[in-house]
Parts: sequence; structure tokens; C-alpha cells
Amino acid sequence: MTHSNNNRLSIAPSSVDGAEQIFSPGAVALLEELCREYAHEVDDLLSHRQQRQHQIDNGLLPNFLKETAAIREQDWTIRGIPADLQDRRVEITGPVERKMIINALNANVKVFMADFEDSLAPSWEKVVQGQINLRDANKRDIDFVASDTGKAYRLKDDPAVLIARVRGIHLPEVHVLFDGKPVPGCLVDFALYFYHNYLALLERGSAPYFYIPKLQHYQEAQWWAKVFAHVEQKYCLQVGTIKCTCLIETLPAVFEMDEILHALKDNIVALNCGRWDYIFSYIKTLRQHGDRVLPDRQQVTMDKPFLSAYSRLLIKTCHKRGALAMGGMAAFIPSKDPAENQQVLDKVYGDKRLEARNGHDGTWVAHPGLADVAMDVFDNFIGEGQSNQLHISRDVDAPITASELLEPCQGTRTEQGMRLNIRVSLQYIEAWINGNGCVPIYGLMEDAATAEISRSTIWQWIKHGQSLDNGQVVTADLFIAMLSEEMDVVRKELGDERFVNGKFDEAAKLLTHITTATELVDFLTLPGYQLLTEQQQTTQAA
Ligand SMILES: CC(=O)SCCNC(=O)CCNC(=O)[C@H](O)C(C)(C)COP(=O)(O)OP(=O)(O)OC[C@H]1O[C@@H](n2cnc3c(N)ncnc32)[C@H](O)[C@@H]1OP(=O)(O)O
Ligand SMILES: O=CC(=O)O
Ligand SMILES: [Mg+2]
Repeated sequence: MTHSNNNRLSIAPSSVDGAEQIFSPGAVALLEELCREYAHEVDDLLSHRQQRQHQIDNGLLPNFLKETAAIREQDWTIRGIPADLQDRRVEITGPVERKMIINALNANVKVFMADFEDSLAPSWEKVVQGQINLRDANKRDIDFVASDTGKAYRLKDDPAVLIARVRGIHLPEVHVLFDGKPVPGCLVDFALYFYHNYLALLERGSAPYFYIPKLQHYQEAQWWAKVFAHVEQKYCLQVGTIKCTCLIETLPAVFEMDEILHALKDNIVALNCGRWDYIFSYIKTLRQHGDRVLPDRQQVTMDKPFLSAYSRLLIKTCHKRGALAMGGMAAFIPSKDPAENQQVLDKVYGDKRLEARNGHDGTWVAHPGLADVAMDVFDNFIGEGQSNQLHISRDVDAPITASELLEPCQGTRTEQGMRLNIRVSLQYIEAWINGNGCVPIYGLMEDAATAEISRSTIWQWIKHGQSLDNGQVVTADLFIAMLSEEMDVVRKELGDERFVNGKFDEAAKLLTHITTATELVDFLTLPGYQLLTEQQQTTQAA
């Protein structure tokens, strides 16, 4: 890969039309400055994660930190929430593709979370095109014509507020090197989005808003606070102009929510229950704890005690500090069959009702067809003349304890559940290495977080020699035999042509590696990214 050099930063060429505008001298200078100041600290943050995991692997259970007790006990609040982020009762999420962006901004929602993360396989082309699309959306100068249908898309008059979700700190961007080393993908997403949008947003009375995913420890929030403060100072912006919402979607982070809000208190406006990564993180963090193995994925629902405690503690913590408490994603997506669709709407209704009743201020939907049902639920709970449920402080006197947050999840482990996990992981990985980070599979939205649950569940069942409901003990050999059978099932479901032209053999190889490895692979997107970038290089060379 040939990179163009700018002092110590080098950037790979992009074939995307308009890429040179994204890599303008000002944007590159900002990215270089942030890499010089902050990229090296990411290595320390990642090794801190490993040290903490090592302790948990050796028997310690996660708990609230002694060193930060004062932050939890003292009275303080976040700096404040801008007017256009006060009402976030329904947010739609989606990858940064042009048509999706227009559809999302036009949907019956308050916010569009534009995603460089769980729903995006970050090929260089999509990362660069995504920045172009978001810049055009914020300038209100975006349209699209579908080549297959000829349908034209344009923005309505009063589109949703846009929040960009950057990648997690663990994901490198190999197309941008600093001193010869790939930089954290999150700095690329942040710097480019900030640079190309802040003026247009500020002129409209809004500001650059970000979602920060997969935080594990408050030191990571402190790092982001430094990055935000640096940029605000550089561009002579008032302290607290940049606003962020942090996903609480790892088990360690649920014990550090006050600390995360405190570290970012000038910039933060909300926490969000990223339930899918959270379930994955429960598996990952407690990987050595055989008494906390999860059952079939379908049984791990938000009414289970450990997940209910997570949602309630997040709401309680946020409201105490003046921050909004966002709910998460029901993974159901609409069906073309009316009867089936009614079932989907009923399930989404039930899920959103539970969140609203707990006291969440808003929620996520994965598809415009689910916006109305979520809106109805939150309209009912929030009530006329109100924007959110910040005034609600349920469970004030009932502390939510570490043991509730860690409570083992009851349920069964079935052969059907194991086979479904295999088929879902296989198809998702195949899509991802082909550059598609979010796909409908068996009536559900599957993205990097949901697929992580499927593949890590198999690993965990093998690791702890779990028995299925049919009496079979889960072993690596059983998995390999089932994988071969499930490859045939998928081939029949998708048809020979799609299967043969796909990358199912590569996907099966990666799935086998990550489910049978002695150590749990940290994120499937790390080895996935290697395949994705190799594939890009092959396509470019051809
Ligand atoms: C765990 C987490 O991190 S959740 C957050 C990350 N995940 C996501 O953001 C999921 C976002 N959702 C999606 O990507 C999509 O809904 C999918 C892939 C699941 C399904 O998409 P499709 O197969 O295109 O659905 P479908 O055919 O029903 O779409 C109908 C229309 O709705 C649009 N649409 C579907 N989902 C979205 C969305 N999230 N945002 C905007 N538009 C959407 C489609 O573009 C399509 O538009 P068109 O009629 O103009 O062509
Ligand atoms: O990002 C959201 C999640 O559920 O994971
Ligand atoms: Mg997530």
C-alpha cells in the first residue's frame, strides 16, 4: 500500500470521488496533531484492559472501585445538555451509507446515530465515503438515486439530529500510519468528522456530537476528555461545545459509570445501554468463571436479573448526574408478512415499554419501520410538554449491588441454539469480510455486537464442557462436525450460486479459529479486519 506523506502521518490513497476534500491540509493537520499527542496513550489503555482481565481470569470478580469512592459519593452534575439533545426519545441507527443516511434522517425519530462501528465493516472506501456522506448531510446538501430502482432520495425539511459513532479504541486503521504504525481508527473518525462538520453545525445552533463505544475503564473516558479539550482549545470553542454519549456496553464499565460521567463531565450528555456488546462482554470478562456461562442467546433477554440491574443502575446513575439514560436496540426488524410483522411490532413494543417504565429517556431502533411503535411507547411515558424522564429517579433507596450485576443467567443450552449460533456467526462473518457490517439474518438485525455473542457463546460452551439439552457435551470436535452440517444448511437456504460465489470457506476458517482457540479472541473484527483489508488489496491489484 503506498501512503502519501505528511510529516509523520501517511495516508493511503483512496479511489473514492472527493476523497481529496476529506484529506484537505487542515483535516490532515488536525489528525496528525491528535495522533502525535494521544495515539501512543491508546497502547497503555489497552494494556490496562489486559491487566484487569488477568485479575478476573485469576478469580477476582468485577466490582465498584475503592480508589474512586469519593466520585461516587460526592454531589456533582454534568455541565449540561444542549437544546437539540434534550429530547432523544427515539434514535435510529445505521451505517454511514448515503441512502441509509437520508432515510434515517427523514425517519420518525429525534436522532440518527451514524455508525462507523458495530454496523460498519470499515473498509477504507466505506470509511472515506462515510465521511463525505456525513459532511454532505450536515451541509443539507445530500441526495441519492438508486441505480436499481431509479428512486431519488433527498432530505426532508426538519431532519433528525445527527450523532456520529466512532470506532472503539481497539481497532486500528491500517490506511493511516503515524511514524509507520497504524493509528487508532477512532481518531480518524473523530478528527475527520469534527473538522468537516463543526462550522456547519455551529452555524445551525447545533454542535459536533459523538457516540463513544466499548469503553471499559474511566481512564479511557479521561483520554477522550483530553482529546475533546485539545480540539475545543485549538478551534477557540467554548469548553463543552463537543458533546458525547458513551455506550456502557462492557461489564467492567458498568462498575465505573459515575467515574466515566465525571471524567467527561464538560462534554458528556448521556449514557446508553448497548445491550448486545454488554452481553458479549459478560461472556468475555467472565470467560474463566464456569458458574456464569450463558444459555441460548434467545433466552438472554432484558428482563433477566443481571440485565435488568444494568439498565436500572444506568438510569439511576445518569439521572443523579443530570445525564440522559438511553435504552438500547431490540434486534427485530420488520417482516414483509403482515402476521409476522405484527409479532415483531408486539415484541418491540414490549421491549421498549420495559425500558420506558424503568425510566430510560429514549431508545434505539434499527429500522424506520419500527420508529412509530417506539415513539408511541415513549410518548406515553414521557408525557405532554416533557422532553425526557430526567426527573425520574426510581430505586433511589435500593442500592443495585455487584452481585445483582453479575448474577448467573438461568436458561437452557440447546442443540438448536448451538446450531443457530453457528449459522448466524458463519453468515455474519462472511458478510463482514465482504465489507457488509450489518445484515438481516433469520428476521434479526445482526451486527458486530450480536455476532460476537453467537461466536463467544460457542467458545464458552466448549471451554466449560457444557451439556446440551440432548445430553451431548460441547467439544471442539462436536462444533467442527456441526459446522460442516450447518454449512450445508446455509448453502440450501441461500442457493448454490450465492454460496459458491461467497466467502463461506474463509468465514468457516475464521469461525473455527475463534471458537476453538484456547484463549478467547478479543474481538472477531480484529482478525476480520485483516481479511477485509487483504481482500481490498486483492481487489485493487486485480
Ligand atoms: C448492537 C448495535 O450496535 S445496534 C446499532 C448498529 N446496528 C444498526 O445500526 C442496524 C441498522 N439497520 C440496518 O442496517 C438495516 O435495517 C438492516 C441491514 C438490518 C436491514 O436492512 P434492509 O435489508 O435494507 O431492510 P429493508 O429492505 O426492510 O429496508 C426497507 C427500507 O428501509 C431502509 N432502512 C432499513 N434500515 C434502515 C436504517 N437503519 N436506517 C435508515 N434506513 C433504513 C432501507 O434502506 C430501505 O430503504 P428503501 O425502501 O428506500 O430502499
Ligand atoms: O452498540 C450497541 C450494542 O448493543 O452493542
Ligand atoms: Mg455495541
